Amino acid sequence: MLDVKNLHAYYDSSHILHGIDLQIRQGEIFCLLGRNGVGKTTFLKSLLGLKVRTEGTVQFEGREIADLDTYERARLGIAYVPQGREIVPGLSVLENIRLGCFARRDRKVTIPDHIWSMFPFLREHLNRRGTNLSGGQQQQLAIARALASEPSVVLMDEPTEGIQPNVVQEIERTIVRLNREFGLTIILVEQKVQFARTSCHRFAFIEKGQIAAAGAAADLSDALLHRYMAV
Ligand SMILES: Nc1ncnc2c1ncn2[C@@H]1O[C@H](COP(=O)(O)OP(=O)(O)OP(=O)(O)O)[C@@H](O)[C@H]1O
Repeated sequence: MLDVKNLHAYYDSSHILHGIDLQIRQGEIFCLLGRNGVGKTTFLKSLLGLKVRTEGTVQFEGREIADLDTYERARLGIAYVPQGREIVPGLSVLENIRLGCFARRDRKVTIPDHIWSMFPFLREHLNRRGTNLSGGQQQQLAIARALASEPSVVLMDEPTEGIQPNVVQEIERTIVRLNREFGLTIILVEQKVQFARTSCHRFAFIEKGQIAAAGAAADLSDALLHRYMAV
């Protein structure tokens, strides 16, 4: 589905990613792991064409997208749940979800029904300001906004970071459900090792802007975690 070859990424003169090669398969949860500051978010932003200069090739469903604008990539079916959620202040729950609709390929502003069945709480609070929700509810909103574009792949950056422990499992179950029930491909930047182990199909560790190790979920050993995450 996504085929990344020799990807380099830069913020001005800072060279952050150094030749990443990675293939993401349709229908999988692919987990990106690594210590703080190694370039995981930058990798996601490179796939989105967001605020980072890149070299190399990024093919999505057979089409080269590295030169496309972010909105064009969104319309092809790539959605983003950013770190920190980035709920738009001043907009209601409904308006925040509708923002996702603008990235739809068919341009319809209809919110898909499965969003309401996944997130009944949001349906009951459509007119509340998004930023007045709790952290966990905002995370549901950020996921709902991404789903509103009817994407084929969703990039999620530490979706349970900063969320109350009792809500973390609910968000984790939602992510797994989106993949197992709805067949959504998910690229997940994750620091919670246990969730990475139980949810992902394949993984890669990034270290100093390069892929240091990669494999199937069963290969996610304590030795690798110790080496590349110091747990
Ligand atoms: N907008 C920016 N301008 C300049 N440097 C940046 C910018 N964003 C990130 N960086 C730098 O790029 C490097 C990689 O950052 P990135 O956020 O991709 O890492 P990460 O692995 O996602 O870390 P974290 O787990 O802390 O989110 C870091 O050294 C960071 O300071």
